[in-house]
Amino acid sequence: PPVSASGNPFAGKQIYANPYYSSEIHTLAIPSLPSSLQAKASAVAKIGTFTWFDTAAKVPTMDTYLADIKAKNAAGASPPIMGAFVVYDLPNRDCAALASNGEYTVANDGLNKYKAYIDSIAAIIKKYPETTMALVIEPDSLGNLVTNMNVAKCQEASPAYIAGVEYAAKTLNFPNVAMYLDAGHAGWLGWDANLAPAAKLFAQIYTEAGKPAALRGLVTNVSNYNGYNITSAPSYTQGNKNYNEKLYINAIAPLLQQNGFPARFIVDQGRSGVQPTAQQAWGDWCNVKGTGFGIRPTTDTGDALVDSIVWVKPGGESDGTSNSAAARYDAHCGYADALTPAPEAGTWFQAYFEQLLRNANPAF
Ligand SMILES: O=[N+]([O-])c1ccc(O[C@@H]2O[C@H](CO)[C@@H](O[C@@H]3O[C@H](CO)[C@@H](O[C@@H]4O[C@H](CO)[C@@H](O)[C@H](O)[C@H]4O)[C@H](O)[C@H]3O)[C@H](O)[C@H]2O)cc1
Ligand SMILES: [Mg+2]
Repeated sequence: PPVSASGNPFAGKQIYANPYYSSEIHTLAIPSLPSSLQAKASAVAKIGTFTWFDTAAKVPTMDTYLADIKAKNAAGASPPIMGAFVVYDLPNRDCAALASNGEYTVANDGLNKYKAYIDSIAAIIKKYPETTMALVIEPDSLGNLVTNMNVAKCQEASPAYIAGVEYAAKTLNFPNVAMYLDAGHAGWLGWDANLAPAAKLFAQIYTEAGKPAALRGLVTNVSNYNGYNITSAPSYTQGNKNYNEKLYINAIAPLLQQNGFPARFIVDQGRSGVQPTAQQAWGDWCNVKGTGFGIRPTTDTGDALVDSIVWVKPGGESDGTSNSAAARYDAHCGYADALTPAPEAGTWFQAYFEQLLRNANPAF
């Protein structure tokens, strides 16, 4: 029967263990791990993580995954399994950085191509009205419109980001879907100077998209390393009272409410088990040394605003290449606190996976 994701969509569910990530671990990671880490690695492969559709060509796999989830649930999976996907293909993607630039550009009819990408996702979702799913909408997009309008590519991207995200929010507004817009993290939009402009932008999107029932709220800390509720402020957070994600969420939520957006939140903790002393500046985002797998996905968040802890960025997939001759080379990936040599964004980075495994907190 069709399900409604109203209320906390994660309550009473388990998150689908992304088979692609599991196969990376079993075929790429485990064979070259010391035996002491192999069991831990196969435990990671069972954890529910989000599947990223970072190209239009990957969208058909959503059909395969949803069919698998439907079959497992029909066979009595308990708790029932829900899907978890990342929509990530805006034109001029990752406009303030170079490492994760995508296939579409504003100059090359990117907004229309993006709308076709969204339509292809909607067509697949329509086939599975009985399956609940969470969708993370466009990491790093709106955050860049708050803090990087001085970057030409972001300036050019701004109208397309807003139109694209609003199109996604309207077109993917199904009863069995819960969408969470990317809201950067405590070290990005959590600064006093950024909170109000960020809240205003998110509420603008929500309102202009017609307050879609499926637009549940915001996701924070995607592909970053901040603690959820750590009690001591890492040195690099100096000057920002919101030194963890729970503080950031509780600072921005009232501003969103005031602007007419009753947002709920999910928080990425996939790489947040350790706030590394190696991290030299809060703005360092690429393959940061010393990090570890963090709090496992759970709805036991200790905060009514937070639906679930989640793992969105799959730990072990690179943030960006350290090859300075590469087209998508971003200097952040060559910093002293970045683990090198690193492969292209999204491809398997074995040394990083091993680092996350060794530093996992809670430990495997
Ligand atoms: O003392 N003060 O009062 C004060 C006030 C304001 C200050 O300025 C703030 O400083 C912050 C810290 O540098 C900046 O935050 C960084 O912004 C970058 C984008 O520009 C983000 O990069 C993205 O990260 C993603 C993964 O998270 C990648 O996937 C993506 O590819 C990558 O592009 C960093 O995370 C994020 O940490 C803020 O903009 C800036 O406004 C500073 C001090
Ligand atoms: Mg990135």
